[in-house]
Amino acid sequence: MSGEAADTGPAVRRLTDWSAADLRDLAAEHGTPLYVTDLDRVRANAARLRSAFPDADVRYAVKAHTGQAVLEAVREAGLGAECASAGEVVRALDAGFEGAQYTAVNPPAGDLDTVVDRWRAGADLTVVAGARDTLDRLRDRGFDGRLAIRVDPGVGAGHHEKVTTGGHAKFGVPYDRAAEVVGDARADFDVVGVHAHAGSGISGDDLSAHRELVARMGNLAREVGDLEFVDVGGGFGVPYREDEPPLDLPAVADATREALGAVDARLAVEPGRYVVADAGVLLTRVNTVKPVDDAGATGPVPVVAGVDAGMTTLLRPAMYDAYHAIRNLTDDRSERPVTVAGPVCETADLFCEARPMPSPRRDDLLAIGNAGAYGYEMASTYNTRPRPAEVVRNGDETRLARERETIAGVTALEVDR
Ligand SMILES: Cc1ncc(COP(=O)(O)O)c(C=O)c1O
Ligand SMILES: N[C@@H](CCCC[NH3+])C(=O)O
Repeated sequence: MSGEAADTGPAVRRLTDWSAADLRDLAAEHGTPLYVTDLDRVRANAARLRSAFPDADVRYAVKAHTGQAVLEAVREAGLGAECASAGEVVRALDAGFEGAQYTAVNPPAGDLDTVVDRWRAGADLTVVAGARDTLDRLRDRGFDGRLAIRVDPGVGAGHHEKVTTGGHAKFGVPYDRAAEVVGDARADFDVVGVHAHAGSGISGDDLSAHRELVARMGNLAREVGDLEFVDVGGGFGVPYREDEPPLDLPAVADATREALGAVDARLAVEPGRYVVADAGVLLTRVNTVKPVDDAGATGPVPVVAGVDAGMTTLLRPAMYDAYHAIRNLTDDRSERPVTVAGPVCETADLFCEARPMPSPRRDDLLAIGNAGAYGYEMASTYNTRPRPAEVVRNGDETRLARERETIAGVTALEVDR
């Protein structure tokens, strides 16, 4: 990181802050659906985290957006890398991180093999294990390096039950047994930390679960002693609704430090969404407009606007009923209730239902906000629908970062063809 004070930018970037003319140009040049990622905003978000947590290790949760340009920007901004798979570890090392944290959840054998190989080759890797079983498998591979124990803190949080991890037996060793597991692991590994994660999308309105988790981890760290770090996870939320206030990050940081108490170890946090969510938009074009048969309606007739992006492009609305702001970039027209629907043959393939917005017409361009986190990453090829392209903006420059997938690309792995 450079010695100059980094630009931390405003606490929130709304969909209306993006230039409609720029986005229209990008869609005309690259087609739709198209992800647009702004590296300046990634840097500003990273800088805001650094300034709120000046004494902590801030490790970017790579899963939120794994693009090489994003990883390089995050590294240059002074954040570390937290990885959920061997593939993410490889991406992080390729992007120039000297080391990374691998948070192993029921790790497939191939993941452990790759991570241990990279460690043997000199990468500065820390493995976070959430089961005694994982420790056995690491021993079998001759790993005796840096290790942290993931703990189920017994409290969870998040924007949806499907992203609440704390309190779920899938993740970590039970809190009551954590000290014993740390003690046993010390015989064979360099135990450097303890780790817990409550869930994703923690709101500033209720930090009680976050505080409770941090307090428990502080107690654990004091009990086991001799640690380098106490990692209290990520999960910092961003405002998805237009009128939702941004998270008061300094207040979250204060609450975190206060709940942790005095520990002889560094605090670590691992945010993903906060770094990239509002740095990305998804552009999609309207291809079909049809009225909803609503004979009883007194106001403007609601319509369905069919678009070329779908749940295969941005899964969050279908999977979590997640709200994303949507803006018609083409024109100002009077409003009516609009259901924005994708091309996939699933009823869940909707971006919103009966939301008031300017009356759409065929070929209108829509922008979907906060698409930078868990957007491209969760895209699929269901319905043999190729994944979208992505461009990144860096200052005034824009370049293609991910090519649009083709049908031939989707079928290429099929051996019978
Ligand atoms: C272990 C772990 N760390 C960090 C994160 C990042 O979460 P978020 O993107 O909400 O900050 C996740 C995802 O929920 C996670 O599972
Ligand atoms: N994919 C989730 C968050 C990450 C969960 C990972 N533990 C979302 O889009 O909200």
